Amino acid sequence: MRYLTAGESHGKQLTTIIEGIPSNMPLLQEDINQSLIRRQKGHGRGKRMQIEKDMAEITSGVRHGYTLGSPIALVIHNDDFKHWADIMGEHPIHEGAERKLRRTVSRPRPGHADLNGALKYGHRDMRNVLERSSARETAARVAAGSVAKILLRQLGIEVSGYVKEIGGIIADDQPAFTMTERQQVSEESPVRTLDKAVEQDMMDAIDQAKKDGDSIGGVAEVYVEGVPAGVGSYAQYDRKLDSRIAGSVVSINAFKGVEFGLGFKAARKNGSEVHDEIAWDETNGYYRETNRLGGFEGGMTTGMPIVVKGVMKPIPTLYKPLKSVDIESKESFNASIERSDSCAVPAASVVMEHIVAFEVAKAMTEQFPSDQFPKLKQTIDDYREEIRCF
Ligand SMILES: Cc1cc2nc3c(=O)[nH]c(=O)nc-3n(C[C@H](O)[C@H](O)[C@H](O)COP(=O)(O)O)c2cc1C
Ligand SMILES: C=C(O[C@@H]1CC(C(=O)O)=C[C@@H](OP(=O)(O)O)[C@H]1O)C(=O)O
Repeated sequence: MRYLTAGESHGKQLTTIIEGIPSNMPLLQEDINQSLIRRQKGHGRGKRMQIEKDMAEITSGVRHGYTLGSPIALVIHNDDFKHWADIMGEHPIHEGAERKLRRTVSRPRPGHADLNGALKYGHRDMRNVLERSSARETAARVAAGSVAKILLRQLGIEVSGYVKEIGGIIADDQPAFTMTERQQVSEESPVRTLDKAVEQDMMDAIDQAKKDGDSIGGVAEVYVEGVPAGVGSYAQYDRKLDSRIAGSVVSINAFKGVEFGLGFKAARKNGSEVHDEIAWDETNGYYRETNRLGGFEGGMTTGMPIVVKGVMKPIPTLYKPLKSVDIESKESFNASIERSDSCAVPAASVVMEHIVAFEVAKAMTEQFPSDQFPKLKQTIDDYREEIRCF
């Protein structure tokens, strides 16, 4: 399984092409749209989210609600395009064109891709960089991930993403949540806490940052339940599933780090406090009483839930100006902006959920290859039984 995305933030549309989804799998546009709606929610987003109403259109690869086994193409239209049509136009700008069209972006924002992208691609107009480096692209990635989630759900695997921390305020850390509770939590609210006061504190922190012209980051967590033991491989570095997940999490805009299970806390503990003892019973086969390692040993799943956290830095575009240099005049100036999110951790937790889902689905379809979904399901059911009796 793989996917590619295309599209500029203020261009006409985002396009996603997914390859490798087996045939005869039920897939409805409405299920993809549920995920897109969730990504748009969350306190702290700027005015852009009031303009967009993200909806995916399946343009290829599905007939009568079932996948064909051919590439699946999804399109999401940018409602904001109507305000940018001239600026985003595909025709060259001629002498005498309106000033608005000729105005280029020459002032790079610290923390965004502007300057490095301009240097790399030789763009003197940094709009050519910011249009594609924008996290608008994560809508296309959520669309791809939602197809992966639909595949996984039918194999008995559930993926749930939620906010763990915003601006230093930490959500409920109880490991006792059942999957049903986790799902309810991430569907009703992006914050993993049953304590509404904590959620309110987070929203207050976001409002305060916005008032101060600043931005805040946080931590998102993804929980995957139902993956059998032994998915991924120790045999080659690029087949380790934890490494693939880590790479894909850091590929999300503004994500700077990843932890599995205890994560960085493991550095301050003894081995006896970190490793999960192995147990066995007739009904379940091998299992662990604890899940400190977050579901991975040797690049393979242990059969325990995958628990992965990602840290998001604060949004780089700030109302409070930071010093930068104009690439035309070379003069120092204070970078400030017209609109931006002040915190996007809730939206990013939904993005992370879908990105992790894609990596897990990719590993499952690689390990149990089948062109037809019912056969894939049968092979995985057989494998579950085989390891239960091992
Ligand atoms: C859901 C989401 C929304 C974001 N919104 C903004 C935004 O409004 N303004 C901004 O400057 N950066 C925003 N970012 C972060 C930038 O896209 C990101 O910092 C930039 O692409 C540079 O990449 P890097 O931070 O990974 O180095 C957002 C990120 C995510 C995941
Ligand atoms: C459009 C989305 O996020 C955008 C990500 C983003 C950035 O610089 O990453 C900047 C903002 O865009 P704009 O400059 O149009 O206000 C966000 O709104 C989205 O999440 O769909």
